[in-house]
Amino acid sequence: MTLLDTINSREALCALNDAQLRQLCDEIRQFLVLNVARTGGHLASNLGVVELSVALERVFDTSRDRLLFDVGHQSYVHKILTGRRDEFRTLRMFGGLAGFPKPSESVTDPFVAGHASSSVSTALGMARTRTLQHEDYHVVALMGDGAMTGGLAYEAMNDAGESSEQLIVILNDNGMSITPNVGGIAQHLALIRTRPGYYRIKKAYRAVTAKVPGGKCLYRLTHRLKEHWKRMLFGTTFFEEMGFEYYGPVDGHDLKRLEYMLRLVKDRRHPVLLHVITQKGKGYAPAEENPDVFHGIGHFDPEKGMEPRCGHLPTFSDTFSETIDALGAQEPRICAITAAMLRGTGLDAFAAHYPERCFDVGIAEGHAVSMAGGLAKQGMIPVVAIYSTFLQRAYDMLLQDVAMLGLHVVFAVDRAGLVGGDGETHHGVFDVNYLRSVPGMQVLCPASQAELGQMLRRAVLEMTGPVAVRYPRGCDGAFTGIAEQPCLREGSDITLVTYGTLVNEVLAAAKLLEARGISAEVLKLPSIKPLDVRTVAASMRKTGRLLVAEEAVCIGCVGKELLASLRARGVGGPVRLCNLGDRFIPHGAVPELYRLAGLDAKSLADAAWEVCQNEA
Ligand SMILES: Cc1ncc(C[n+]2csc(CCOP(=O)(O)OP(=O)(O)O)c2C)c(N)n1
Ligand SMILES: CC(=O)[C@@H](O)[C@H](O)COP(=O)(O)O
Ligand SMILES: [Mg+2]
Repeated sequence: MTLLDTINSREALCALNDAQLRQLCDEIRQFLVLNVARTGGHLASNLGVVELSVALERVFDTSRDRLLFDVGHQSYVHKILTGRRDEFRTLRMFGGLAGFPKPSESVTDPFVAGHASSSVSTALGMARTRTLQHEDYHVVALMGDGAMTGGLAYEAMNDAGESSEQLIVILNDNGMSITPNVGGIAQHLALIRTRPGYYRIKKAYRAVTAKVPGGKCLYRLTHRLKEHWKRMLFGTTFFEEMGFEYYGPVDGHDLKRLEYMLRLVKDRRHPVLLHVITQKGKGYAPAEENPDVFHGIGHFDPEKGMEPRCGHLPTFSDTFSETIDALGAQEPRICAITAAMLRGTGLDAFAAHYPERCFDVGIAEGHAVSMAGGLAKQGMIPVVAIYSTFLQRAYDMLLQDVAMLGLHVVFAVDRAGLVGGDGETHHGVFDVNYLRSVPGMQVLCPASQAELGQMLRRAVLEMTGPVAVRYPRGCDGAFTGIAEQPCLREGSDITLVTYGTLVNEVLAAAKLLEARGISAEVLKLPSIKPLDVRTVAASMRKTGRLLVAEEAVCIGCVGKELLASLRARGVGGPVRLCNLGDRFIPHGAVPELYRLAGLDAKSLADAAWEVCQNEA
């Protein structure tokens, strides 16, 4: 039995002495490594916040106080300490523990999270509610230095700093986003880190005034003067200029000091920012050495600290990486842009070869897209590589700063479709709707990596105006070729229409239908805007029945547009639209989620079979 096994309440955690707390932190680190090695997940960030999370749970009552994790990928220790330790076996699995905060799991998770830079906004909303309702709980936002590169954080701090609300922002500064943090704020933080005298002068002053008779009074009277000296000597931090009281920097692995500081800021009656310095990956050598690799990782060997190499098939992102790298050599006007996802998108190769043409803008998707507009207007060819889910942040910029001028910007929309373990905050299931709603946008949907390479080259070198190429997380399915024509399989009883890698399920469904005596024609659309309605209409005139399968929410889906266009052309007959409906899809392995949504081969075959029971 470990010490960790005995911590079943906040009272038990609060009763531990210093030595026991050190032991507990070691055990939590071992627990994290062993469990994430089995399930995969976000390891390095969690290893970095072990002491910080323990201190937070001791100083605050997270069942009553509101603790908001920014992004939320670093909430594992909080989950372990708030009654969910045993569920880590099921981390990120279908029906299991979520990898991000989830109010439905625990009262100690006050909000969902997954996208960066929103915690201070949410925290301020809660703090204002507390004031309006005359309550007295604490509100704490825990935000990383990477999340601090997102514009939303500044909007919130601008408002919060002036609000005079009691609000605590903890800045967990490890110098890292997924890769090393970028930009002016990263430099500002680095500067503060090298000037710890800033906090020391305050502490020394407090100690001296505490010793003299009437010291408390002296402290209060001379506080302003001291602040003035401090500013003269050390300058001010950005946070103070925004209206926050700044505390720090404090060593985030010194549990005693952390607790002391947390208790100090807990008593403040206005917005405060506590600057905590941590090491990403702390305590596990492979993660300390390669925090970016262990940021989000699949299952790995905890002894060797490596992911199994065998079975690592090339992914769509790998193909994007190779293709854009090769295009960079061919066309000097190509610029690549990432919003803090250099490795995930595969732009690292391009960045290594053409550093002057590759821009990591931080977690700033809106800025990335508007900047691409500027680049395109002045004659460059920007390729903006952003995950589908994060591009949601830049919808207005797509409209105003790219499409309205018809600018040639290529959007490499990675992680389109269901992504698996990250779950509802990360599935790329809205872009079919939002991209197609942008006037002038062309949307290509490769179904294999070979098609991705070909389409990307065409989008960059031959097409004009805004073009999105959307492709999924992971590898090819059975379909690996390049379709010269939309019709992949001829049939006479029903037309099955799809696009992207869902074609693999649809082709398998056609086979199942064949075994049941139904002849299905399979059409794969290379583009979902513009739509090739004529080909679908011709096929449906032949078969008389239609099923459209897509990995997208139902509002704004391709099936609905096809249906309307077919009806307008006078093409009728029984139709079934198979999609994700009007809901959020949970976390789990993609095949399980396909089954949940009725998009696996068997469910599709069943649906098509039902349609075929109707008269054409
Ligand atoms: C809007 C948005 N863009 C991109 C991401 C992908 N992302 C997740 S964590 C992360 C880095 C966050 O860095 P930081 O906040 O410093 O936390 P750390 O991992 O260092 O603990 C990024 C870029 C995201 N979650 N949300
Ligand atoms: C927390 C977060 O938003 C990212 O770390 C994300 O989980 C990365 O996803 P991939 O593993 O698909 O790159
Ligand atoms: Mg960080």
